[in-house]
Amino acid sequence: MTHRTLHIGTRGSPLALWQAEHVRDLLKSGGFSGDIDVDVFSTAGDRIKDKPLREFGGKGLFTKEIDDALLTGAIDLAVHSMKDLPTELPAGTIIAAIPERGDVRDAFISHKARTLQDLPEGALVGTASLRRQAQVKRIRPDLRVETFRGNVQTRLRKLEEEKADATLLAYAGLTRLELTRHATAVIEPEEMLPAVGQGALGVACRSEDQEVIDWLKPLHHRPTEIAISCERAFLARLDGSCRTPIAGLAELDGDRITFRGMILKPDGSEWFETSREGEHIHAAALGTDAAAELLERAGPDFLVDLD
Ligand SMILES: NCc1[nH]cc(CCC(=O)O)c1CC(=O)O
Repeated sequence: MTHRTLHIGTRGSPLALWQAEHVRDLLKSGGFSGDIDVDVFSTAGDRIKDKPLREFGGKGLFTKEIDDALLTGAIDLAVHSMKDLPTELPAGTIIAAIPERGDVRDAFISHKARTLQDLPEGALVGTASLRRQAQVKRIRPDLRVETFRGNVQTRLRKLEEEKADATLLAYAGLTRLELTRHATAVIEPEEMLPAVGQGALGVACRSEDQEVIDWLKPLHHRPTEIAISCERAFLARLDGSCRTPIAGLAELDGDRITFRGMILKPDGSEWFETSREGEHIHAAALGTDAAAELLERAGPDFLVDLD
């Protein structure tokens, strides 16, 4: 029916490529019969290798080049990890599909201990995520944390090279890369709350590209969208920069949604958490309301003081 060739833009990491190819395969099984190309982009975030990314402060450090290509028409679709996506999307683009979410949990990976609790006193945990650093310190204040960057494979290699005693990675990423054998333990959300959007993908396209929007419809998973809308409303209300440890998870059970959200000091010495339960139609309002409560309880300086 269509002879249009679709171009999917993605970053070049093995995980990003897997995700783009996954969306390509979903489009094909959804009935798209034209050609689909996967085009790889290097983003500013990919080029900065030696410094903690938060020093650059910019939201969308991993998405700008791809957003621009989408807007100029060089590509038609962009596949993002939902958790890396800023709450405000570039004008002229929309997330037209959110496929079914994968595992939301973090994995604990270590050659020295079987769980976070089992790590010897003072052990070093390497992770680039402020959220994971803060929660590690919350659970085990004696542990040391250090920034650990690079893609999933790089981090596993750094662990082999004993650059740290343990690391944490999203179980969804390990699953996609067929690396779950490296997971020493899976951490339940009750113990370590995942990042907003963890395990979910967002497929972006131009807002006016109705043809692509229609092709994306079969990929969309409404229950995932509802959970994500709650979590991202929470994030948006907190207006958190990437300097702020924020965690949040919404889960759907029929028409009911339950949400848990948390903000922490980077050193894990202080945190505020709350939960909400309600009808799925109120998903976004529950997230916003939970954030407002945390901001109120934490006080105006809690988030700004983190810089
Ligand atoms: N920030 C990097 C990133 N973005 C998405 C994933 C994995 C997949 C996901 O969490 O959705 C990862 C790697 C990780 O956190 O271990």
